[in-house]
Amino acid sequence: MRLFSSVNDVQDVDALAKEALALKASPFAYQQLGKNKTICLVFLNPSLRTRLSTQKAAQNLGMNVIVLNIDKEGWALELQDGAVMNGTSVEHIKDAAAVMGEYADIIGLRSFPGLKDRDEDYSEAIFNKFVKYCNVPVVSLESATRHPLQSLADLVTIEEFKTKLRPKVVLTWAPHIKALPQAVPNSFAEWMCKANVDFVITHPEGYELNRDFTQGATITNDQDEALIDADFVYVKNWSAYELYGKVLPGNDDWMLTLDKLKATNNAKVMHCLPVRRNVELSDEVLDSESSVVIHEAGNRVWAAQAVLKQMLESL
Ligand SMILES: NCCC[C@H](NC(=O)CCC(=O)O)C(=O)O
Ligand SMILES: NC(=O)OP(=O)(O)O
Repeated sequence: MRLFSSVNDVQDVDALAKEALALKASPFAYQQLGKNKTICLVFLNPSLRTRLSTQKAAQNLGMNVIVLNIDKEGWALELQDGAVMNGTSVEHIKDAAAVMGEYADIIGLRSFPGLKDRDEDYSEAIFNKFVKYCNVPVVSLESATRHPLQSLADLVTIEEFKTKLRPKVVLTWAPHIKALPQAVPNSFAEWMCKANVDFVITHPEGYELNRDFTQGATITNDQDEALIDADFVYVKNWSAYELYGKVLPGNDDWMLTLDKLKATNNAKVMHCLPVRRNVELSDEVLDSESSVVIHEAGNRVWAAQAVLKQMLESL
């Protein structure tokens, strides 16, 4: 694998999830594979889980790891081709990416959307420029429109907790105080549409996701109905796609509570984290037996390790 930016870069999704679980059982089985290889993790935005789990995954495979918070510690990047750089930007992304490729065998990149210009965000301009110029395999650490390492960890978590061959998985919108990207729900939807699950998305009117990511999902504005007999409830806020990047008024009653969970089939509750407690999800749910969010975050290591292993094997 030379690129991991979406589910479409994966040949066999089930096999990759199984690989992650095998690595969870034997974390150090491939310590020689990454020996003398370097991964450079480049962040344009904050991170806790992605940074630490990918670093740990790489170290489990014997790799050296360099982390660069380029937004804070690098030169101000110019993103426009042909720019006359007589303003505040100091280094063009094409030069920065090419140089980092000289130091790394694999690069990981986090680049959030601006949430101002939909076409620009959905063209993945920053991520794709990086891929084009760095000349080494690239793994997405969450781009403008997708978060595939998160989605793989989510799939692995569902595999571990499911009690039937084809569980019902519900993605529910949750309230938030600010505009968040669609990357996590887009990506989760795209992966679930390829998995052996009964997949339902529920959100208030106006929060429809880009249809490219939701082919095959059942979509409803009725949260109560969606939750009936759910085996997994995946909670996430996102800003509007149509009225791009907007937070629409109302909908505070979409926060998941223990009372709403009563309609489910004793569902496990998932969230990618970080979570705004008592805004997106109540304390009573997060601190209950139903919540698997910490276990899910733990699985980020095995998801990253499975992807890095396949990348190392293709070097
Ligand atoms: N990487 C996991 C999620 C990252 C991001 N959340 C955030 O930016 C939360 C910010 C806040 O709560 O202020 C998102 O939803 O895409
Ligand atoms: N879930 C997730 O990606 O967390 P971080 O943003 O902390 O990496």
